[in-house]
Parts: sequence; structure tokens; C-alpha cells
Amino acid sequence: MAGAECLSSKEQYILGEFNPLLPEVTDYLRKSLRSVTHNYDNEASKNQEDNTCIKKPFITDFNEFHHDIDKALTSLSLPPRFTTVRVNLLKTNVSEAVALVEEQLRLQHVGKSTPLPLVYQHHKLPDLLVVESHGIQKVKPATKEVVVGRMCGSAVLRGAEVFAPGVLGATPDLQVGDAVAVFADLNDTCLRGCKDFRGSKMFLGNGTALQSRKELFQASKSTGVAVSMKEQIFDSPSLGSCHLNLLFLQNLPSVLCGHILNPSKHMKVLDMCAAPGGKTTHIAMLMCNTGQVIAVDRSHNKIEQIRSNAHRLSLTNITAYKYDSTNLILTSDDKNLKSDEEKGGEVFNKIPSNINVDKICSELANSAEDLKFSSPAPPYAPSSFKWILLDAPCSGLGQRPQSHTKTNIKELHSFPVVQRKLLKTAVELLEPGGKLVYSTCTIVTEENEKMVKWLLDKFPNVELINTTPKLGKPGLPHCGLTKEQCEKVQRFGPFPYTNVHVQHVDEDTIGFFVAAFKKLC
Ligand SMILES: C[S@@+](CC[C@H](N)C(=O)[O-])C[C@H]1O[C@@H](n2cnc3c(N)ncnc32)[C@H](O)[C@@H]1O
Repeated sequence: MAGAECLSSKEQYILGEFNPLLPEVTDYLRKSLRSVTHNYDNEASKNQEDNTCIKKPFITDFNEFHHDIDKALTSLSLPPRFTTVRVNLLKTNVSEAVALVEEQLRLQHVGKSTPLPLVYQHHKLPDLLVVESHGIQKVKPATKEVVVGRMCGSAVLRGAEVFAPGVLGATPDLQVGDAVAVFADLNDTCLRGCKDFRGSKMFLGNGTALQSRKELFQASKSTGVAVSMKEQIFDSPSLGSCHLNLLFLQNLPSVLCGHILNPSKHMKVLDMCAAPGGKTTHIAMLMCNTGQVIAVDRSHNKIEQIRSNAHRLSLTNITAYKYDSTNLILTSDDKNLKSDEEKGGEVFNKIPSNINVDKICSELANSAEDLKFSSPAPPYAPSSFKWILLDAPCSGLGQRPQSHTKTNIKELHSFPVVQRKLLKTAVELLEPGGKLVYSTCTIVTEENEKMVKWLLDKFPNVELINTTPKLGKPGLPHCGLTKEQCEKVQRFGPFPYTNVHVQHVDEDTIGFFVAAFKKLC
């Protein structure tokens, strides 16, 4: 495997220098993505032989990518160097938000030798701040160590502290105040309470222990911050708990989705796979807290997350339902049922308990338009919505950073099946003239370009429309879409570089794909 380490051949891994995917998944992607570029080359050379005009590659980045897909996949083990934060413009403005973030960064930066990260408004998304950090740093591991799980490790790489439940192992004599090196267990082999972990691990940085070994492992349930990070090998800012009602940490392409959907105020929007509510709350904010965003997710616990995020951002135009979105269409049996519970939907009160209900009612009364929404529970009649977002469950292979991802080929093949069911439902629920936005956070063509092709073939009454603003690259060629169609969708990653010299925020994001459709009749 050129340019990428295979997990298992080594004990200690270096950030950004290994491919986190299973070998079988790497092979699958190598074929899928390489055949795309090879086909392109074949076509180009055929044109040359025919003496017709030579087609210029319309995806220039993939020229370079073509030569080293394996290297590009190693970028998945690195976090993006640019952290993006959405501003709740209903509660603050961009310059105030920049000042708040800068203040937070100054507090975190005490004692560090690197310059403060830059903070600025995104060049095309008015509600997005970019925090530009310095990427990989040289840090020498402290002698004592703690080992954390992969999820906790990814969070630390994106600027989080180490929380006690994420800690798996620690040096025997660990005391409060000790300097500790933090490692991530890459193969899930570290047992809780381990004293000297020898499995595959990656150094994340040094911190100060806020809990002793005894506190971490003797208590039945350890909570709170276990290690406060001081020097990270990747200097992502820690903004996760900062000004929770004003700022929302969100990846750039996710924020793009809300802008592409661009719903009108006082209208009704369906978010079919909504939890934890990042895009739902953005859409609700873009609608200035008017109208109604119906947020559906099939997981009960995750519905609570939508509710809590809506609450934290003071958004009252979101109604969340636990429901399987593949069954969202009203059938004749459903019509005979009366209550929401009978219909199978679990309703979550859209007004959080500590919000002044009288005030909200009087605000709503001022907006007669809003009153027409009486929180209808699913299922819904066909053609019920003018705006639908389907941020589909996907293989997630664009997420960054990833460490030793467990997704296997069987799982990879399962996602297009559910995506097709959800897309079919979405098209039925869309009213003629309505807009559907489809997105995934994966780089797999079967879930992206090829899914768009499937939809267009299956539903002749649906048209692919342009997505704006343009921040991503066009879709990949030779997946069934024409050049014009490729230019309408947006693809982010995998990027053909693995280091921190990327200059532009739009070229160092998670892997993502977004397409938009209009229903004609
Ligand atoms: C990519 S995540 C959505 C992220 C979300 N849109 C956000 O921006 O915060 C996909 C979600 O789809 C949900 N899901 C998967 N299958 C579903 C189904 N059949 N019906 C409804 N939700 C489903 C999962 O529980 C998961 O929360």
C-alpha cells in the first residue's frame, strides 16, 4: 500500500501518516475512484487518436489525485486545519462573534509559543466563522501516559479536553497535577484500567492530569475532565463549550447545505434525517425562527439531541419526531388513525420547559402565517413539502479525523439501499416545484454521483438543479452524470494532499457531497 501505513504492522502511528480505512475498504475505494480517473484518461487518449479535440480534465485536482489515491486517503486521519463555527445571527452579529472567539482563543493560548489562530468570516457564507490554526506541531511526549478510546482521541484532535469516560488506561502512579502524554488506542484493544498499553496507538499531545488513576478507575462511573490538554500535536482550537447560545461548531459543507436549501420564512420544511440537529437548527435560523422545521429521526436518544440543540439556540420553530423516514408517506390505513401516538410518531414538545410560553404565543400571534402550522405528526400525504433536506445515513468515510475505521464492505453496500428508499420517499413528499437537497459525508461514488444518476433515471419528473454558493469541486466524471450535471453538484474530498500547507478553507474540509433537485410535476 504505497504512501500509507497498514494498521497492524506497527505499534505507534504518526498523525496524518496512515490510512485509517480497513484494507478491503481501501481496495474498494481505490478501484472505484481510480476507475473514474482511468476512464477519463482513456477517453482523453481516445480523443487524441481520433484527432478530435482533446478533452481537458474538468477536475484538475484529480489529476494529481489519480497518481496517489492511497496518499489522499491518509488525509482522512488528519483533522481539517480550519475549524468552522456557525454564528447564531438571531442573537448576535459577526463582529461580536469574532471578538468572542478571539477572546476564547486568547485564554487558551496563555503560555503557548505559536501565534494566535486567525479568525475571520467565510468568504461566501455570511454566518460562518473560520478559525485557521497551524496544524501539526512538534511535541515530545511526557513520561507518564493515559490511553483514550478512538472517539475520545478524535475529539481531542479537534480541540476537546480528555473526559474521564474516554480514558481506558493510565500509568500506575498517575496523580492529579502530573504532566501526561495522551495516546489514542487505534485498534480498540486497550482494556479499561490497563497500566502499560503496548497495542497500536497514536500520540495526541500532553496535558495535566485533573484526576488520579485511583479516581479514574475506582469510581463506578468516572465523570468530568480527566486531562486538561496543554500541547496538542494538532493545534485545533477548543470552542465546543464556548458561548453555546451564540456559536455552533459545524463543518463547512454542512453549513453549505442550509444555504443551498435556502427556505423562505414562514414556510414548512422537512428534515428527514435530522439528529443531532446541526442542519435543522441552521435551517430554523435561516427562517428567522418563523414557520416550522419538522425534524425527523428514527433514534429516540438522538431526538433529544435535536431538542437540546434547538433549546440552546433559543429556536422555537423546530418540531422533532421519532419516526422511520422510509415510512413517512401517509397510507389509507394511517388516515383512519387519529392521534399522533396512534400514527406511531413519538412527539417531542417543540417548546422547551424553561421558555416563556405566553411570550412565544404572543410572538406567534403577531405572525398569522406561523399559526397555520399545528405540528402535524408523521406520516404525511404525498406532495406535502416545498423544501426537503435528506442528509442521508451514509458510510461516513469523509469524516476527519478517523482512526482505524471499522466500516467493512458489507456495511458499505448497505447504505445505497436505504438511501434509495429515503430518496424515493423524499420525491413523493415533495410538492411540484419544490426543492430537495440530498447530502452525505462520504467520498464513496455509489452514495453520491451514482445515487444522483439513479434518482434521475428513476424519476423523470425530477430535475437536477444547480447548487450555490459554489465551494466544493464538481462531481466525479464517469459515474453516469454528464459534465453539466457534474458541475451542478458539489464534492468535497478526498483531497490529494495530506499535509498542513493547504491555504484555503474550502479545500481542507471533511469529505462531503451535496446535490439539489426540483420536482417538475
Ligand atoms: C448524517 S446523520 C444526520 C445529521 C444531521 N442532519 C445533522 O446535521 O446534525 C443521519 C441520521 O439519520 C438517522 N437515520 C438513519 N436511518 C433513518 C431512517 N430510516 N429514518 C429516520 N432517520 C434515520 C440517523 O439516526 C442519523 O441521526
